[in-house]
Amino acid sequence: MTKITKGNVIKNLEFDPHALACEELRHVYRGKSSNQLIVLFSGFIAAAMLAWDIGIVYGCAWYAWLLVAHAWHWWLGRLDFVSANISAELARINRHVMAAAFAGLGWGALAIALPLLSRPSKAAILIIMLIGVIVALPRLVVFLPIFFAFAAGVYVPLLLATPFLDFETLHMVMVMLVAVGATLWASASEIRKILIDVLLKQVASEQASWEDKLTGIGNRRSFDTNFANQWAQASRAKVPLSLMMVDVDFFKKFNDNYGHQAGDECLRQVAQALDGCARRAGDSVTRYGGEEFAVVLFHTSLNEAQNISEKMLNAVRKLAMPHAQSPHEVVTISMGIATILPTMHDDMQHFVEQADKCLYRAKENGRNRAEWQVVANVK
Ligand SMILES: Nc1nc2c(ncn2[C@@H]2O[C@H](COP(=O)(O)OP(=O)(O)OP(=O)(O)O)[C@@H](O)[C@H]2O)c(=O)[nH]1
Repeated sequence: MTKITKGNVIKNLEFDPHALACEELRHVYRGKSSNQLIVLFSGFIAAAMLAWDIGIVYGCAWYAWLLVAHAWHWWLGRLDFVSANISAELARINRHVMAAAFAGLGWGALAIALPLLSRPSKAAILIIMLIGVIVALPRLVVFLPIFFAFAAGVYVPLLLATPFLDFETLHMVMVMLVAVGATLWASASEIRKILIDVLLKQVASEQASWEDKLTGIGNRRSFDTNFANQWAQASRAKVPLSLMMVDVDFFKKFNDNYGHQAGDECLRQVAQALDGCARRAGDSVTRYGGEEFAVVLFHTSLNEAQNISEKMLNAVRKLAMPHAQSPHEVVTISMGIATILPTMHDDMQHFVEQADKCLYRAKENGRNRAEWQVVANVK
């Protein structure tokens, strides 16, 4: 049953959000040399203002600090996320957090110089601080400890400097803080969208690997996993398990006569018809291969399985797909049913072979029918 198969897909999904975040970070850090140029250029302007208003030594010292802190920060940013295993690299992450704090402090230190600067320099430096933070936010917000370290580096000196600022500068700082807040909000929601997008893509590709593309029901991989699970559960609960092997009759002739496209459409319709007859929780209809399907029925006796097989035979006949090369004149199926009260010592493969043998008997006995067998326990 499609529903159950999807349930298994979600259950079997091995998704590691941490690895995903790392992958995102690598993506964000990759090819962002424009950010580095912005920091270099805006840092240079700010250094020139400091040099002009306070002295060349201060300007150069500040610029050197900014460059060293950012170089360290970028270097670690590239190294840390080469491996997706963040938890194994805690020490390196701590270094990265420190580097982010130093890079942030580079900008925050400008706030300490604000009371000593002329009005145009103040305005320019606040704008530059704003640009620096805006450029850094989208990258840093992905990984919160790094973001907080950077933000603390910028804002703690700014807050400490506020008692020494005049009214006009305070206003400018307020405007800058509002702009930074808005940017933070916008970039956080943008990154959330990116993360959700990556997550959905991963879920879709994982699901695709369990689904048969042509018919939309579970594929052979899904059958193998689901059958082993149902077998284990039935043996633990000591309840019967039935397996049906289903094959479309004279399908080669159908293909030859009506073409491969019509053959595909026929398989789709048969799959949906079978799926519609096995809707109990624990039922699963999968494509076993080619024009063969497998139906696993949990906690289902032979009697119940026979009833379901009758419904399936009818449902496929009712599709009324013309088949000129069949004695039944429409597309029909043959079914082999095996039922067992399984134990963990039984041979699952032997059980599948018994269902297959029943299917061949159904073919030999005229097709468009089901044959069955209760399988004794085989150690
Ligand atoms: N259109 C289509 N044909 C497929 C697909 N998978 C397998 N087939 C065809 O299914 C046919 C199976 O033929 P056979 O195994 O000889 O069985 P049959 O003709 O159904 O004969 P019986 O089983 O004895 O009734 C082959 O011609 C395959 O090419 C598919 O995905 N699409």
